Amino acid sequence: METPRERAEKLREEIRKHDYHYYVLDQPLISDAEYDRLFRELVELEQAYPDLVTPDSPTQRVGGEVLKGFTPVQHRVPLLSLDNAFNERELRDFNRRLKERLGDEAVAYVCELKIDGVSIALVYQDGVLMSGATRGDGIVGEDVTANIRTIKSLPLRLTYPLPRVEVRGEVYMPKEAFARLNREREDRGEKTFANPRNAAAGSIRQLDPKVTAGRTLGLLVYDILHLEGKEIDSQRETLEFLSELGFPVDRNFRWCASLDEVLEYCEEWQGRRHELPYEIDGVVVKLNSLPARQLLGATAKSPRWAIAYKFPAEEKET
Ligand SMILES: NC(=O)c1cnc(N)c2cc(Br)sc12
Repeated sequence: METPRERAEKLREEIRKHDYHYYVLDQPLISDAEYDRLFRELVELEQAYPDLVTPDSPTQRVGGEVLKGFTPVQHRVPLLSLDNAFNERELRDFNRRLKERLGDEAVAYVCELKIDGVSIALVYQDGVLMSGATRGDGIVGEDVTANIRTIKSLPLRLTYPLPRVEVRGEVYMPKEAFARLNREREDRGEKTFANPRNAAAGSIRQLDPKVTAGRTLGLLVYDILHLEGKEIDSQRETLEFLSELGFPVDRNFRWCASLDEVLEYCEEWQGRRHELPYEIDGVVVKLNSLPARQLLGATAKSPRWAIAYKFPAEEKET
């Protein structure tokens, strides 16, 4: 016979698995009714035995109190921004500069969609979420942990208890949720958001986590800022590992053997951006090899081993 603690742990594991399948893979394994029954059983068990509650329990996503302000957080690793390229010539210049510095070392890239959202840095200790902070000025951001916990695709516990890992991702508002939110605000005579990025920024900078919980936000993780307990050599490996850890990762990335393949990817997704449920404003082109990145380093503002190709602004529907 299971003890209440064993039952609670089993329910948490089960609910965590279903959250991953529903919110990250978009492939639910059970009906909403069956999920609600599991969730309700855990809530009732934790109410009956309050000392069973753990911070990573799925019942603990929406905090209680309303904050008075946001605590500043100093990032261990500065969150750099990216230089921009607006056309093929600027991408070719980037490629040439990089090859000149790396000599004849083979240069492969990984291209990833540039999500039009809000950058976030997440810290996990022994596999459990410790904090989430906005980019701020790149050195100091704002602690928005209580708000990002409400994002259902954000894991509160990773699949392995890594001693410490810090990752970077983008919080975004899906296009449909953005349109719905603005319709609701218009109906209430409230100011509407200009674009999904502003709506996402406004939603994670709420002082009341219940308001954030009421907004539909997504998360896509794309970089490891700090890692203990595992060696990784490339961006492709980074993205696969992030996915194994339970993070939502944009599967549209592509390893490119040459700049020509990078240009093909940029052209393809400039034409396909409307197919996506979230807004993108370009492509991030990254040197795949992590050791080679070390050789290149970064300027005060941005890495020498990556560049953002920005799509031309779309004509606004009149
Ligand atoms: N995949 C990526 O690296 C990525 C995606 N979306 C973004 N808005 C950004 C911003 C930086 Br800086 S990197 C990056």
